[in-house]
Amino acid sequence: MSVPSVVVHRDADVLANAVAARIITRLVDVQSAKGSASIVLTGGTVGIATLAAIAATPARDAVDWRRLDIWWGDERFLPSGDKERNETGAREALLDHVDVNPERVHVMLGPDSGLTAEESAESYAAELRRAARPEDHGPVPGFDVMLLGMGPDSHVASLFPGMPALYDTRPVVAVHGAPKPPPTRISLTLPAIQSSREVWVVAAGEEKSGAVRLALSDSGHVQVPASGARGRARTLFLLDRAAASKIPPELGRISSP
Ligand SMILES: O=C1O[C@H](COP(=O)(O)O)[C@@H](O)[C@H](O)[C@H]1O
Repeated sequence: MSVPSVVVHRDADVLANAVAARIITRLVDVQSAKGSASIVLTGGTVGIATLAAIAATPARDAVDWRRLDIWWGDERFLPSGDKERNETGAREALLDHVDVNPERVHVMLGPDSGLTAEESAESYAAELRRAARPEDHGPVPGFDVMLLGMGPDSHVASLFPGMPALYDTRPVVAVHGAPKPPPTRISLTLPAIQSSREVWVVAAGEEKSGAVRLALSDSGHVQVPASGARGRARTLFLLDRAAASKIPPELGRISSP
């Protein structure tokens, strides 16, 4: 697993625009090298603001959206179209505005599918398994980039501190009793997150600063789930100044004045 690098931007707005630019560059680079690319989306404030920033820039047209597989790191177990679903946020902010291939948009199913949360998690795991290639050496594709928001409690995806999902070795699990509503969710687990080539944790705001400091330390993954958010080739913590305010100065690289 890779050692995290930290990049600090002036504020949440600059952060969202900078992450948007990074995503476009990464997808264009991967598509020119391999033909198609994959991305894992997140919900949350900076995650959705980043998608809106991609939609707002003409540079988005450099990406071949039809040759992109779109996955989610977690989903709130709510019916399709519910405003609180991460999928709904992503569609409104970006996916409805670009020419994606609907067959390559891999949503986590909600209760309106007739599945239980457990069955939905199993169905997503099966979809991941079908997409994995021999070179991935496991049941999950080596995603080109995984975007993860982080909560003030250091949760990533729907992996909340101390919850059983953090001990699970399956790639996708149902989460019950999440401390942040809604209580029922579907989430990739840490082994699935760690099979990603690149993991980018995005966070803004002073209330995230303690969690950021712990996520960059040797804290245990069960107490601090974000400390397990690491990519195989690269891990980035993309932060605004407020979220970076508690990390040792030598770790932070300011990239916007
Ligand atoms: O509930 C969730 O929260 C996190 C972080 O959200 P934020 O609003 O504090 O940025 C998000 O990453 C996750 O995907 C989502 O389901």
